[in-house]
Amino acid sequence: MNQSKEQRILNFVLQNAVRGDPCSVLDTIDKYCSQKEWAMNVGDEKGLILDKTLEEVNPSVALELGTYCGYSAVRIARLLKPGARLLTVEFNPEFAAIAKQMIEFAGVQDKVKLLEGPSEEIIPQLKKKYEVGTLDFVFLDHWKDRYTPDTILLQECNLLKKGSVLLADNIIVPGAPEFINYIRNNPRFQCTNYPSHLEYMKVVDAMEKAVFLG
Ligand SMILES: Oc1cc(-c2ccc(F)cc2)cc2nccnc12
Ligand SMILES: [Mg+2]
Repeated sequence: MNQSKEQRILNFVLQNAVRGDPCSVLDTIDKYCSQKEWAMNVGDEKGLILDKTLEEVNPSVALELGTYCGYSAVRIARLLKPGARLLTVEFNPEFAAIAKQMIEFAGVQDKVKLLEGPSEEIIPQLKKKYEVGTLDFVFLDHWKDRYTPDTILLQECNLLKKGSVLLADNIIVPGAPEFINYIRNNPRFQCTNYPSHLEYMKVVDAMEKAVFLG
């Protein structure tokens, strides 16, 4: 049975990156996906916006929606302070299996908890089952039509506190117009747009930061 693209990406990392070195894992994925096969990792350019936002927020508890191969989970985890943790949610079991191996190879598994299943089921479990109080940072990088309902669900579950920061990928491509309309017209969020480019392409994309005002 022939390999998936995601398995090829993982194999390239296992053969070319340095075990336990998150930066080498990120560079190796970026090299493969820019030179051999495009894949929907946040990538190195938008990754810098993610890095800067994380350095501003310095979260104790972070949530990622949309793990994929684990690129942004490694990217986030490498910047977390001691004792801080990332919960990352992936709906697709094949992607989750790849991401688990990627996270372990990078050596950040002690900071990352990978949760397999639909975000709408997992978010309501975060407080009781995963002992989350509130979330300092949320990276939205899953299906664009889930951005708004999941943002509403995070509020309904009292997972956001004054100052919680949401960062959403793909505002332009594939686009999240309904989310932008919701979040920019919501007085409980202070929004900032960060123009960038689609990972590994010259196509324009953007990220949106939304700070919860409480
Ligand atoms: O960063 C991304 C890019 C794309 C994507 C796919 C196909 C294209 F042609 C262009 C862009 C899809 C994504 N889905 C979920 C999370 N992130 C995504
Ligand atoms: Mg994305």
